[in-house]
Amino acid sequence: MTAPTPSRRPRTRSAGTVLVATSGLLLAVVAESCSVGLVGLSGWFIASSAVAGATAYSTFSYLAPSGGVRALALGRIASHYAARVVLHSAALRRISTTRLGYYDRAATDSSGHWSGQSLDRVMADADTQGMALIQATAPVVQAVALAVGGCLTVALAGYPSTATVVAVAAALCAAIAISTAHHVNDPGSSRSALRTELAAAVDAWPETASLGVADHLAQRTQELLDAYEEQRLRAAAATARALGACRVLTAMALVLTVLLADTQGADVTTLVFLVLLVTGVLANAERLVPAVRSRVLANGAATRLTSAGSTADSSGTPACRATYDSRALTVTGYRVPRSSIRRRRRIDVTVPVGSTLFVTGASGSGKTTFLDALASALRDPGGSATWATVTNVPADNHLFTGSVADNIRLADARASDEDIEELLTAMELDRSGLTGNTKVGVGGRGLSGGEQRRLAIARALAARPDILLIDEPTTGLDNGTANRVLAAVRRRLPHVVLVLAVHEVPAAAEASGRAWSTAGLDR
Ligand SMILES: Nc1ncnc2c1ncn2[C@@H]1O[C@H](COP(=O)(O)OP(=O)(O)OP(=O)(O)O)[C@@H](O)[C@H]1O
Repeated sequence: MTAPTPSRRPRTRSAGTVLVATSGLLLAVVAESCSVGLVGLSGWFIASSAVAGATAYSTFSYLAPSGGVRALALGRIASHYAARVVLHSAALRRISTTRLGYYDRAATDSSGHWSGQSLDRVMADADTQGMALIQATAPVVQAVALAVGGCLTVALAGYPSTATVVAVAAALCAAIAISTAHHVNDPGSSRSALRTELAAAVDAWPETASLGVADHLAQRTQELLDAYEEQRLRAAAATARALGACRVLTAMALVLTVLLADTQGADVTTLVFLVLLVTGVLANAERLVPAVRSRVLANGAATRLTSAGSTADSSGTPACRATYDSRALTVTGYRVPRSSIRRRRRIDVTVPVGSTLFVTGASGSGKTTFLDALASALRDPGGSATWATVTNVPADNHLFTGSVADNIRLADARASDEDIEELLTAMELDRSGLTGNTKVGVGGRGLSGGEQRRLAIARALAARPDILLIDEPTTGLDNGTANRVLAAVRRRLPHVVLVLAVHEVPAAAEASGRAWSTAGLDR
């Protein structure tokens, strides 16, 4: 086995996605420009109409401005709708490309760095990163385009000092928004940490109650909830403060706009136009506050995505070389460092097909680590065992909600009801009344420890592997049942290479007459 190398981050952008995203952003700018233009022009139009109506002989033509208002209104609706469709399509394309890239990577990664939890996290991060186009990039592009466009319009209309006021106010809004970045905390990760703590507290309840520390645990859980709530409120208060400051700036900019325009002798219709235009431009600048939050969250998600499944997540499984042909499994160069309970040694062992290797040793001697290293080496895409089916049954029983049959069919989707009954009989689960229809709760709840263990082994048998590794196969079983279960495994898979991590070789193995060997990890 070679040490796992960090695989490249899957491609998340293609030329097509970038093109769609850019068109969406352009449409968003057009939509927002139409909105602000509509507000400004219709304000000016209404004011002009009012002034014209109050004048006895007016030459004011309603045609051009009313046409302009209608054109802007229609343009706003159309570009708004188109921007939504195109931006969502670009975001979804990006999310699905990222998700599929990581699914592919997890499916082909033999390093064992992926778990259901890490995949969940990657999927949520892909969503956060993809939606940043709509929640972070679009508001920033709109705010900048509107600030530039608005200031130019005001300056060209003959009010350069008002344009300067708007530019300064927009820049200050941006600075306020950026200053909130350090208050942003990732609600996803703190929520999931809290959820894990709560689930652990619920699971540990009977034990803590019997220890008499249930009140203490309840208090600790309440403190965690309070801290989470406080953190959430602090972030919400920072956002509210920033928005409040932006609104104060907008109000001040409007007052200055009126004063400056008045000093330059602007008539009432121009004043209305300027005020509404400035309001529209600065309302867009305010949207930078939530946009900065989304950007910070997206950056955090992108950083996590970069290291997802790489050696940074590595459990540091030591390396070995494993080869397998139709005659034997050979393990070479597995090194075990010295510790108080084991001596320093190197494992080189050959296990013929149909034979069993017992990896023995006291708790902490390194049995699980050896099985993980072996499974990883066997699955190494560059190795010689890629054609073989390798099943590793860890000591934790990873059972899923549903029925006993559902769990077995994960290994063999075509297993018939009869096949399932046979497996249950071989594992002596029928004796405890289990059938294919027996319900299995979350993580195997509803079944005893020994039943869970045997169901996990039954599922491994259903996969009909060439090499079967089982960590602590007999946990939770009495000696008689343990011996019969191990004998049944061998009967059902006579040619499998079995590697079993156990504290001691079971007496029945010696009496079985079958070929077996040991790799002892004790001192
Ligand atoms: N080859 C190795 N190189 C470095 N560290 C190792 C190696 N083998 C085991 N260890 C370390 O020794 C410790 C115990 O290992 P492991 O969990 O594999 O023991 P175990 O025999 O399966 O224990 P238990 O029976 O209690 O489950 C772990 O911290 C592991 O990282």
